[in-house]
Amino acid sequence: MGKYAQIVIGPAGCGKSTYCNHLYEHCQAIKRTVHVVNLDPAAEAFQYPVSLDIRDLISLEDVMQELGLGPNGGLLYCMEYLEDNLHEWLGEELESYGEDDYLVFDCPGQIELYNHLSVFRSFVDFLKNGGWSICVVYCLDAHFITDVSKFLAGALQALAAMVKLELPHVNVLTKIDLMEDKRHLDDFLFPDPRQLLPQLTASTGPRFRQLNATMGALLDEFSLVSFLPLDITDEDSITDILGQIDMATQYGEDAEPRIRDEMEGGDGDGNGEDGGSGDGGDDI
Ligand SMILES: Nc1nc2c(ncn2[C@@H]2O[C@H](COP(=O)(O)OP(=O)(O)OP(=O)(O)O)[C@@H](O)[C@H]2O)c(=O)[nH]1
Ligand SMILES: [Mg+2]
Repeated sequence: MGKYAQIVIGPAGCGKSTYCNHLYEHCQAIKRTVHVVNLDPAAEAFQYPVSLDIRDLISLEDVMQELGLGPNGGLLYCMEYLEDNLHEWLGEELESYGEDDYLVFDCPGQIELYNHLSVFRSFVDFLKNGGWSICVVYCLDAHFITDVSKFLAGALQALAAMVKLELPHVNVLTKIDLMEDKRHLDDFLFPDPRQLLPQLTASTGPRFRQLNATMGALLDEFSLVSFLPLDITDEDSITDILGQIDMATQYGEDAEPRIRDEMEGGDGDGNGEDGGSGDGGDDI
């Protein structure tokens, strides 16, 4: 069927690991196998079983101790170390995953990793070259929509990651269960900058009117930034998010022909190693 991966990114504390755990539990409930990979060298506790862990390559604690770096410098060092070891370490680890495997990468929260540095671009290029179909899941905390200027900053960060990584992209607004007033939620899920701009100018003052209008036009022009809500108390919300991601990665698109092929006397062992060249189209 193919190799699929989600890369879960977003600002610190926005709920990336919680999303990964919620997705893992949802997939268990619907009997779909996913493996969650920890790519955060600073992570300490996990709610999900960790299938592969960057801390087996390098840990933030060791880097801080041995190189005398602070937490941010240490994290950047770890991620650049990962970039240097993509083939040797990650490539080797990924050899145990193959056709039909689905990986979810739980990433660190420093947004400069996605927007300024080359490590994530190298990482996604490495996966793409290895035949993985990838979707970026950009998480933003619902707290960002309490203030239009904060929201615009968050949306621009999401846009920057979209432009930098050039991958199918799903933006998720997390922690919806914590929102007391959801009346204006739709304004932010499908943001119309023309509607949000007057509120923005009211909060920043007239001096910034032109800047606000230009940023709004930028979002409008790309018309790519919309969000799916994640309410961890409502199972439908993770179902919808996974459905969108499946569409973005074309997950399972060739499943039906393959099943038909097996029924018509294919190798039928469920692994289909020799049929899995990925350049397919001639399965039936
Ligand atoms: N109620 C609620 N709490 C959440 C949700 N998502 C995250 N949290 C809480 O927010 C805090 C941060 O969540 P994490 O999932 O660790 O966030 P993260 O993005 O992985 O954080 P970093 O990896 O440190 O960048 C934790 O205390 C979570 O329990 C959510 O959807 N609802
Ligand atoms: Mg985390």
